[in-house]
Amino acid sequence: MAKSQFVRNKPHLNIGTMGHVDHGKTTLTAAITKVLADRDPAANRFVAFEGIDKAPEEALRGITINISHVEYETAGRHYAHVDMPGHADYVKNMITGAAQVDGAILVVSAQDGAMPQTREHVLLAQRVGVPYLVVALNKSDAVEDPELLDLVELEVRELLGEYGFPGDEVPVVRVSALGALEGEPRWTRSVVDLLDAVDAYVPVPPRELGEPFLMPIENVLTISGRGTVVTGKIERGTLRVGEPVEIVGLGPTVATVATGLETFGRSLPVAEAGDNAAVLLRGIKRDQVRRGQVVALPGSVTPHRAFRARLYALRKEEGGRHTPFVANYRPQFFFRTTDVSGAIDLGDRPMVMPGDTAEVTVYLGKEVAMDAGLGFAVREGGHTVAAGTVTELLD
Ligand SMILES: Nc1nc2c(ncn2[C@@H]2O[C@H](COP(=O)(O)OP(=O)(O)OP(=O)(O)O)[C@@H](O)[C@H]2O)c(=O)[nH]1
Ligand SMILES: [Mg+2]
Repeated sequence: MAKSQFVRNKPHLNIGTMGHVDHGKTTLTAAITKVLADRDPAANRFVAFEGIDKAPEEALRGITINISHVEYETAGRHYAHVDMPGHADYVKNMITGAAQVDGAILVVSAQDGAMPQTREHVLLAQRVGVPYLVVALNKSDAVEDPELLDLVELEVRELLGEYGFPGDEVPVVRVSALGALEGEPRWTRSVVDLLDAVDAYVPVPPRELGEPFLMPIENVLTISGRGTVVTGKIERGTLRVGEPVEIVGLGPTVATVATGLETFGRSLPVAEAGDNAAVLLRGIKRDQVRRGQVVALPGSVTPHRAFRARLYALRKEEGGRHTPFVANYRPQFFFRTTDVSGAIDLGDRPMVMPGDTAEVTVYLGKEVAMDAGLGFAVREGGHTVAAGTVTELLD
């Protein structure tokens, strides 16, 4: 069956919804697709609430991307949108920068105001470097008193300011996702206003198109009759159908050729940095590739086990450790879409205190594709305790 081709006629951005449980992230995601599909059915498809949070097996339509994404287009842009905090993998990817969004919609229920997870997500957004937030003050239909809405808005702006976002400047739009989903004109307009705010406030980020191609693998799928497909977000460079690639990390490097490219179930002649892509690999068996490896231009990146790094140990208030770590500390290291265990050699230093920056040597249990400059997170018992940057490759 011939696939339709993806038409790249607008800039592509990656965004998502974040916020406290039950504040309406999924309902808003569905409402956005509905409002846009009603306005421009040629470019948009309504994705109902039930269609957003499905298990991968249920949602695969040919070779397509990670199911937690929906896509839509405004007049000037194409968006991939992910309903974020529900997906543990996604949060991990965010921590290591692999799934970096260009902006996020912070959903806050006007009924409840900012709640603990609202704060947690603003902190996470700040820590992983989400550059722009737009606030959807949701469930505005359920609040009669406009002064109450003003109060919640003020509270959210203050919270944003506490975590280094420009609280006075961030657009806060009063919406009702449920009202828009039910087609009430007033609330349909509110969602249009929200999208206008995202279009205007979140700039198109610069993409590293001139760099050698690299895509961290998020998922591996088998498409019967076609072969093995890997999916992920392209970190840098471009890839054309027919070009050679290497699969690097977690084992011996494997050479192959990209024989097919897709985004959102449509074929792509050339995929580029920022795209969510699916790459069909020639002659590769499913067990030869896995999440955590990267697909890259041959020779452009190599796997390493030992490296020098600059580490920042998070303070207790930032969610880090309460106590220093000492020689032979063995946490988990998160790179792009993978995590591996390893040991930190402190050299002459007796310890690293929370809040300290230290130059250390790291020995990983497995080889990971890396270059100097790559960022990583250090985690222990489900908490991020340090953020690091590779400064020198040692083997
Ligand atoms: N009155 C009103 N209710 C809403 C609105 N948006 C969502 N809800 C209701 O709030 C509840 C939670 O909505 P969800 O969209 O599932 O919230 P969520 O943030 O995705 O929740 P989690 O994924 O569990 O964190 C549902 O019962 C929705 O119908 C709204 O604009 N107005
Ligand atoms: Mg949800």
